[in-house]
Amino acid sequence: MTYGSQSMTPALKRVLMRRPGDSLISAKAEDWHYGPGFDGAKAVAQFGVFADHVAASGAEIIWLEDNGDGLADAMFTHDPSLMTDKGAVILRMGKPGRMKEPDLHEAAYQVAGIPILGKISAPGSVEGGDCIWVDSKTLAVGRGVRTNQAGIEQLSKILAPLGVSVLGYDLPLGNGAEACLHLMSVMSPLDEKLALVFAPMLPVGFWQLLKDRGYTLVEAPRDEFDASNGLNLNVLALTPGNVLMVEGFPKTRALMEQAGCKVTSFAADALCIPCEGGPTCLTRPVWRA
Ligand SMILES: NC(=O)NCCC[C@H](N)C(=O)O
Repeated sequence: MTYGSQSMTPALKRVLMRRPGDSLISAKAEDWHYGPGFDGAKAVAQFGVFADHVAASGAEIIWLEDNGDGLADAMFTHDPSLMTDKGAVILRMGKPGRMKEPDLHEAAYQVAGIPILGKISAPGSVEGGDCIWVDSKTLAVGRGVRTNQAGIEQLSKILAPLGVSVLGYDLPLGNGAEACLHLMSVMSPLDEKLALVFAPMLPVGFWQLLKDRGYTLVEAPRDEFDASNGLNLNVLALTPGNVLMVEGFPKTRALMEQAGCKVTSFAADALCIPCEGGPTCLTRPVWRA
């Protein structure tokens, strides 16, 4: 099976996703830090529409099924593993309720015949949402509640033979240790060297790196960032400049359109906003080309 992805906007050809089911429907919001508006059954229906958009783009979906293992957050497949051109890295979660998820990814890659390049082990933790390919040889990693320095050092060693530099940047605490704040919470790549950002929460060094590397930054407005629990910013590139976002944030949408993007939106008031994860988080790209 073809795999490989060291950049975040070439066409999404193959992607690992988990269809939510009983585990999400029976999840207690307080156990998972899900906010107001969480409705498991509605979230499952909204996921179906989201998955139809991904499939319609031509991407092949490798499915993980929710067989009632209780892992409600496992639908956010972006986080438990990372893909490179030489194979997958199995990560280690910073959120205690998500610790079992990397095993699901490892098993799926074994079935698919995709090599495992390495694994993050205790005391290290790295979540995929904290990892951004700035270019194919530069991985920016947010250091925060979910990803720690030990994890960044392990990842750096695993990726060094590929000629990849791993650069760590401190994240703000945001809404506290229980809330989800990844590096991808403040930046989404849209096209080659074009990204949507929430500038006030960008690590300064990361912002400087993006500028130095010639990125154009589309700045999302604060009111929609606040109203969406940050999910206006979580935008998935299906092909370069052809992006999928959560509906209801017209200013953010218009800014991306002005920057030349084709934008599609889907309803996610029960799925993404209360569960703190958007279209990028619901997908683990396995092959982009
Ligand atoms: N990459 C992401 O930003 N993933 C979102 C994960 C949301 C999930 N409820 C979590 O707290 O881990």
